[in-house]
This record gives sequence, C-alpha cells and structure tokens, in this order.
Amino acid sequence: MENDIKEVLLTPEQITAIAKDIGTQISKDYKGKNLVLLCLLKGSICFMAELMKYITIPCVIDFMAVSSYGSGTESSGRVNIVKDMSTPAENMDILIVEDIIDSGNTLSFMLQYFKAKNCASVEIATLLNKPSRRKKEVPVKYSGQEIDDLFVVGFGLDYAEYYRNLPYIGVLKESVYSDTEE
Ligand SMILES: O=P(O)(O)OC[C@H]1O[C@H](OP(=O)(O)OP(=O)(O)O)[C@H](O)[C@@H]1O
Ligand code: HPA
Repeated sequence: MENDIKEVLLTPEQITAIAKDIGTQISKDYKGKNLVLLCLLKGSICFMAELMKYITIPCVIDFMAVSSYGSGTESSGRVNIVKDMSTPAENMDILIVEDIIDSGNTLSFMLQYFKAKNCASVEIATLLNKPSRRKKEVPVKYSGQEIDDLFVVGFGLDYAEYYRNLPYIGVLKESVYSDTEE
C-alpha cells in the first residue's frame, strides 16, 4: 500500500490541526443552534471522527451514503443515494462533513436534495478542496486545505475502495491507475 504513494500531502498531525481549527470555529458559529453533523459516507468517516472531537457544543450526528466515482478517478456525474439520513432534517442546521470537493457534483446534488426539506440551514465543511477541478460551484463554509489537481487517497479517501485505512493523505502514483483507466 505504502509503495503506491508518491508523496504525503497531509500528516496525521496536520489533519488534527485542521480539525481543531474548524471544530473550534463551528463551536462558536453554531452556539444555540440545532446542529446536525452529517457525514457523507464512505470517504468522510475519518474526518468526521476527528472533527467531532473538537466540537464543544451539543450536536447530533448522522450519516448518508452517496457515490458517484465507481471504480475510477473521474466523477460519473451521476450521484446515487445509497443510504439516507435517519434524523428528520426539518428545522435543523445541517452541516455536511465532506472529505474532498473535486468536481462539486456530489455537493451540488446534496444542496439540491436539502432544498425541499425545510432545514434551518445547510452548510459544508470539507477537509480537502480541489477548486481547479470544479464543474459545479458550491458554497464552502469551512475548508481545511486546498490542493492541486492530484488524485489523493488515505484518511478515508479511496481509489477503487482501497487505501482508505492509510492514516495520512497521500498522492497516488499515476502508474497505479493509468493501466486500468483510459
Ligand atoms: O466533488 P466530487 O467530484 O463529487 O467528488 C467528491 C466526492 O467523491 C468522493 O466520494 P465517492 O463518490 O467516491 O464515494 P465514497 O465517499 O464512498 O468514496 C468523495 O468522498 C466526495 O464525496
Ligand atoms: O482525489 C480524490 N481521491 C479520492 N476520491 C476522490 N473523489 C474525488 N476526488 C478524489
């Protein structure tokens, strides 16, 4: 697994520092609100777990599973809901917790999805942001680290479902996927 990584982009310590900063800000901004931390499975599982440790106000957590990447490195553009949240979203302040924003397809779909739900608010917190790849603009309230157009894995992020268990964010060597993708 380690041999497939070209470069480490964020160490576990750097990820923790980002989670602390964003968690502290969320704790201030959402005081007195009905905060729901909504983890988008599967990629956001590690960031969600790290971020929530640094949120010091009452909140509930929930999970949705959506998927659009199939087994490759390009978004199919079609976002599928694999699992819906279990908390009623009405009148709640939904904070979508994301691992990465790339094309923006996933979050654009999610914002559209919540429009019909009468939420008090819907915002986005992401660990990683690749603005150069954007196809659909989405408003991002909390952004950890901007990165170049590189395919990254680890700390929840996958390539073909693998590498999620790396404890850091690393750049995947092109040779790993160039053989299997056109
Ligand atoms: O901005 P976008 O181009 O939509 O890309 C971002 C999304 O892609 C990945 O999810 P994926 O669909 O691969 O599912 P996963 O979380 O289960 O890995 C990632 O976790 C984000 O949710
Ligand atoms: O760079 C990435 N890595 C893993 N999953 C992703 N989904 C969108 N971009 C990425």
